[in-house]
Formats: sequence, C-alpha cells, structure tokens
Amino acid sequence: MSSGAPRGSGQIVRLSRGASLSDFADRIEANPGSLVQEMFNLGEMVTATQSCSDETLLLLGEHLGFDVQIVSPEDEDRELLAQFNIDLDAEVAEDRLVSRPPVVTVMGHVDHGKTKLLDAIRKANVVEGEAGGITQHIGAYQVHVAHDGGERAITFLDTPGHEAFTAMRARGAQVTDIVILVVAADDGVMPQTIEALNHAKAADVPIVVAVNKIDKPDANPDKVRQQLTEYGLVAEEYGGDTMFVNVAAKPGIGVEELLEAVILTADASLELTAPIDGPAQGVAIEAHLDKGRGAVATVLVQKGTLRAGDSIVAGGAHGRVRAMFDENGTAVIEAGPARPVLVLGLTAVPGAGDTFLAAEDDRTVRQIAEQRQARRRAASFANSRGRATLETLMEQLKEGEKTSLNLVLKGDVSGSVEALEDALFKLDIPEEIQLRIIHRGVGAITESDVMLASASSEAVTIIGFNVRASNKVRETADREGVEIRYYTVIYQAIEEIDAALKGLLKPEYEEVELGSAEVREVFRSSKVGMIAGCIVRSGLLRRNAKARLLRDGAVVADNVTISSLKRFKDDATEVREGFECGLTLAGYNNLQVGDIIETFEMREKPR
Ligand SMILES: Nc1nc2c(ncn2[C@@H]2O[C@H](COP(=O)(O)OP(=O)(O)OP(=O)(O)O)[C@@H](O)[C@H]2O)c(=O)[nH]1
Repeated sequence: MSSGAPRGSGQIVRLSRGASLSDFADRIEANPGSLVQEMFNLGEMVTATQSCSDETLLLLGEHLGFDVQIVSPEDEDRELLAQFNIDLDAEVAEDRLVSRPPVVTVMGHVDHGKTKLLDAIRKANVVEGEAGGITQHIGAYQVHVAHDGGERAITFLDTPGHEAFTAMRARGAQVTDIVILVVAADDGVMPQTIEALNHAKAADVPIVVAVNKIDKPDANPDKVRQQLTEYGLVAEEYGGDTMFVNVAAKPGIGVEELLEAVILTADASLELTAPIDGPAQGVAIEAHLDKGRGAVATVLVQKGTLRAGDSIVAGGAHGRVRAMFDENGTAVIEAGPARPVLVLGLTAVPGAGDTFLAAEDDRTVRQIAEQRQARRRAASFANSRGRATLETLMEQLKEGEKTSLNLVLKGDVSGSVEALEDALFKLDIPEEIQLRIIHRGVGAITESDVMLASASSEAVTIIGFNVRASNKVRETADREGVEIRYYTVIYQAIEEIDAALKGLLKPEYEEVELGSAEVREVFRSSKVGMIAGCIVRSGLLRRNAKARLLRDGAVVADNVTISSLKRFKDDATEVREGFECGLTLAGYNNLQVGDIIETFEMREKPR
C-alpha cells in the first residue's frame, strides 16, 4: 500500500535523537500523516508527534530510502560550539600536558559507611594539616597525601552513591576516574554493592575496595574478598589486580592506606594528564540558588585553568566568575585540572553534569547559553507533545484504565533532584501504573508548586528533598488536599515511592509536627555552647523533642534535639505559640538569626 510519502535515494537526513515523525516529515517535505501510515504499514503504531526511538527512525529511513543520521544531544552541542570556534576535544601537544589528580567517587550499599568514609578522608588531609578547619559541603573536595617523598592530590566527589554518578553519566559527563567501593565487613556484599560495581564497570572505571567497619567484632574482611571474586573483583593478595584495603571509617583506621591504594591504582591503570593552560573546561557538579549570592555552582575543572573574572557558560547558564572558593571557604583566584571550586556569578543555576567552559568574552558565552536554552525548550516541547496530556490522563483515570502517580520534585540542589528522578525511573513499576514527574525544581516548596499539584489531579504528591514548605504553603496544601512528603535520604524516598506504587505503603510511624519557632537572637555561652533566643510561631516547642533547622526554606540540620528550653531563667518543658524562649540544640552549633526551628514527634500512624 502506498501512502504518498516521498522516496529518497540515499539522501542524508539528520534528526535529533528522540525526533518525531512530524520532525522527520519536515525534513523531507512530507505530510506527517503519510509517515504515520508508513509506520503502520511497517507494523508500528506511532503518532505524528510522539518522540521516536532510534530504531524507529532508522527503520523508516531505510524503508523510504533515506540515510537517517541520528544526532545525539552531545553531538548537537559540539556543533553549536564549533560555530564559536570552540573544540572541546582539540588535540593538545604532549609537552603542554601536566599530570592531574584522580577524581574519585565513593559508592556502596546503604549504611556501609560512604559518608563516614568521606568525612574520615577529609580529616586525614595529612599534608595540609587542615585538622580543625571546617570544610563545607560544596559537592567535591581535594585532599593532599604524602607519597613517595612528595605530595599528591586526590579529588573526591562528596555526594556518595551511584545515583549522582549515573545522573552525571546520563548527561554524558564522565567525571570519575576511580570508584571506591565501600563494603561493610560485618554485612558483606549486598544488592547495592553489586549495582555500584556494575555502574563502575559499565563506565570502565577502575575500582578500589574499601572493606569498612573492621573494628566491629563480627567483621569478616576475608569473606568480602571472597564474595567479590564472584563478581570479577579479585584481590591482589589472591592473585588478582584489585586493591582491597581494610578500613574503619568511624575511628579513622586505614584511611592513609586507602588513599595510597587510590594513587597506586591511578598510576597503574590510568594516564591522568590534562592541559593546564588555555580556557577552562569541565563539568558542573552541583548548583543551587542562594538568597544572598545568587546562583552558586560547584564546577570541576577538567582542562585548562579557570580564573576569577573569566566569562563562562555552564549548560544554559552564563556569566562572569565573580569569585571562587574552595571547600574551606577560602577565596581562590585560579583553579587547574581536577580542582573543584565554588563559583559565583552565573545568571542561572546549571544542572548537575552540565559541561562548563570559559570563553573569550561575555557575548560568546551569552550566545552559547541562549542557543542551548532554545534547544532545550524545543526538546521539552517535543517531549510534551509526545506525552499524554493531563486531560487525557484524567479521562483514562475515570475510565479506570490506568492509575498514575504524579509527582512534583523539589530539592536543595539540582544534582539531588536529578538523582531522585533518575532513580525513580529505574524502579520496577507495575504496568498499570504511570509515574509522571509533572514538575521539578530547585528551592523551597512554593505556593505555585502546590497550585500546580492541585490543578493537575487528585493524585499529586510533592516530594521535598532537603527542602520544606513554609507554614503558609503548607496551609494551602492542606486546603487543596495536596500531599507533601519530605526526605533527606534518596534511598528512603525511593523505597517509599516504590512501596506506594505497589500499594504497599503502610509506614508504622509518621512525623507529627509540634510547632515552629523563629530564631531572633543568638549568643554563645562558654558552658552550653550556642543559645538561641526564639519566638514560637506556631504550635509549641517541647524539651527533648526532635527538631530540624531551616534556613531560607532549605534544611540545614535534621534530626537534632532540643536539649534545653528556658522561659527567662527557668527551665521549661513546653513553650507555646506567641511566647519567647531560649533553647539549645544538641548536635548543632551554627544557629543564625532568622533560622526556623521546626519540631516534631514520631507517632504511630493509624492504619
Ligand atoms: N563501627 C563502625 N561503624 C561505622 C563505620 N563506618 C560507618 N559506621 C556506621 O555505619 C552507619 C552508616 O554510616 P554512613 O556513613 O552513614 O553510611 P552510608 O553508606 O553513607 O549510608 P547511606 O547514606 O544511608 O547510604 C553509621 O551509623 C556509622 O556510624 C566503621 O568504620 N565502624
């Protein structure tokens, strides 16, 4: 059956990855309907505006006699940069290369000690002797270790876990050189150990195994070595080529040996060099909007040197580097390869995994950013055309065809939102359920998020990852019947959403908010540390209750306890709305005026 679609004789048709039949029709000056008909004849039901797989586009091209070439987003970006005479992959003369530190990501099963290990490594920054200095979380940090009579640097990405790793890879950013796979010696190899290992293998990244918690009485480090041989990781002492190091992150045992193993692995299997001169290139690791400082992004320089004052573009954001800081909050004026720095001066928040580069002038970076934004808008428009609209979805729901879980994702940094989204789409979702992310963003949960959710359908849940909603927004949510759930651990969010999807969600405890207070004054006491003078804004505060601390709508401390509570000079067990009080938080000593203290209790949830 002929449908009137034109036939080619081998002409090249370039299509963006995920193009629709309509896009294809545009290129060959055909009627989109004719291509739908052709696909139907080939046995596939595809609508004109739906985003197509590579296979579909290639199949149709072959059938019609066109040489379809699918252009990946990375290729498109290369072509865009070429217009500005920028070539990210330009060959650099051997004598212009310098060796650079390895970049390491820590992965492993939940609770096996990734975070503790990252902390221990930070503290073991032996050469610079920064002990006592307070390092800030900027998404990455560098340590210096003594090696072979000299000094070597190692860069750590300090968002542990493979979610962030895969989210970056999904954007085409290959950042990690070495993976430290943490396995708790008392627990052994667990499902996420294998997952992490597979991610590292898929990315062709060498692994160093940190056998952790060897201080525990039931630790069995040899068993870990044995278990991992089944997955192709054979310890050197067993004749293999993977370095295993016994550590105990909590008391800080074996950290130097582990760092030594990282250096040895880098030297044995990688040639880590990069040009140090020329405009900087690299990857944005995480970014967020700061009330006072605007867009704040941590970038990892991969080539060249980034300098204060440089014009840069990161994803669709551009600007001039107003100031740069390292993980100790110290201002830096230049950053070479493998150096992570926090950058101020971008006009917008880039995504985690977005490439960044410095260019000649403001105009170039602005034009690159604008073109990227335009391309993204076009791509997301194409996607939304392909997806069912909310109306069609609601019709389906009414007809009982499909159930859907609609989510709005809000997080403190773009990396966490992406990691969450990525992990969500990897869930094994029952067929009759649709999972939709109707909106995602960085920052506190706002009135407009709630309105968006309530306008959509009944089944919208807002997920706050390390961010909260203000009392006012919460009231709106209650009124509109919009559910808001808060998480601080990706794994936990995923687990609960997974359970919700499968209709199994029956948490035994729920958080019941007691009240909130605003910090009006802070003072230090040599005896009890930091005291906050507060006014209770809603509900009540109770001594020994759990609390979390919010600053500009973001959670800065969670799960702390109100350790003392006073009205004037007297100890109080409770202080109610409208009253002033003084309090201290156990485990948190950096209170600031304007901070909001939210307190809550865990209560058994009625079934
Ligand atoms: N005894 C002992 N406990 C440890 C050690 N390392 C970590 N822990 C404990 O193990 C628990 C989990 O450690 P984390 O560092 O939070 O583990 P994680 O892998 O980052 O966990 P997730 O973020 O939940 O995936 C904490 O209670 C730590 O105190 C260790 O070397 N020895």
